[in-house]
Amino acid sequence: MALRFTKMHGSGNDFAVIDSRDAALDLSAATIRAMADRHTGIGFDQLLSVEPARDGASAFYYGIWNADGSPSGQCGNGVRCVAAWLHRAGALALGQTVQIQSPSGPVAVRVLDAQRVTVDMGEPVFEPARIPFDAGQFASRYALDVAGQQLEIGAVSMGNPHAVVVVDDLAAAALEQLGPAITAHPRFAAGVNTGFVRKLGQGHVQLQVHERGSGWTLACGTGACAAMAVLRQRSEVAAQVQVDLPGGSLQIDWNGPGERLWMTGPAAFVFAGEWLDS
Ligand SMILES: N[C@@H](CCC[C@H](N)C(=O)O)C(=O)O
Repeated sequence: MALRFTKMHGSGNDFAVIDSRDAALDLSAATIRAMADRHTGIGFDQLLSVEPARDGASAFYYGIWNADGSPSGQCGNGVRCVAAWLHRAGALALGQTVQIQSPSGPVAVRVLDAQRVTVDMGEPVFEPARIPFDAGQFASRYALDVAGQQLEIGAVSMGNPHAVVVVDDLAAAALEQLGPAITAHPRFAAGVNTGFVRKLGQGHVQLQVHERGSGWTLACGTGACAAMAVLRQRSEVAAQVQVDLPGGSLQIDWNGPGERLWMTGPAAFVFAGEWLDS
């Protein structure tokens, strides 16, 4: 079987995008892991499919799978790439706002120019049971016992689960271990994407994310949204924040609880190819 794909990235978070507009994509987790391998496969953090919408209201549906073959409900950098891919395919005009459907529900996308996309990511969800996070009721800060120490975290869903930890030093050696330990913490029944955020000012933060199913990434779009949601909910940042990740910067706009959150950032094409399943 030959499967055509387009390699893309958003701030270094990389993807293989598969045109599945004729039928839903159905690949085994083992095949996705083989495709994701950076030595013997295509190499990517996530696989994305572009499929017919399933809700009767959206223009398209996109599927998301991590490098370990596990599915996810949302991917911020991925949705920008899907929108840019649709624009290149002639299915989405510049400046046009279109609703597309993710596994966790619809989002609205607008391609600003050939390389920049803005997305209405919806309202952040803080209710622990909906993250899911074993915490009883909502709090701005939770104590989490991890690797022999007690950490203060924020928790939120952006269609996928996120833990956010405020740190002074993103280069601290301890983060290397803490990332995977929080991601696999038993209080997050479905696992969690873990963001370490350093505040540089009211409108500027630095972020590093250890992703569920893909490990450390150069960027995580929903991670940037989650960092904004947690910090703004605590009134610690302004309504517009620049989030610097190792692979690039994203702009996140959120007025606060009850409002929708917007993410703006790049989407880049790298190459196209065929996966030859042997
Ligand atoms: N890279 C993504 C998030 C991808 C999914 C995540 N690893 C999960 O399992 O929820 C982004 O840009 O948001």
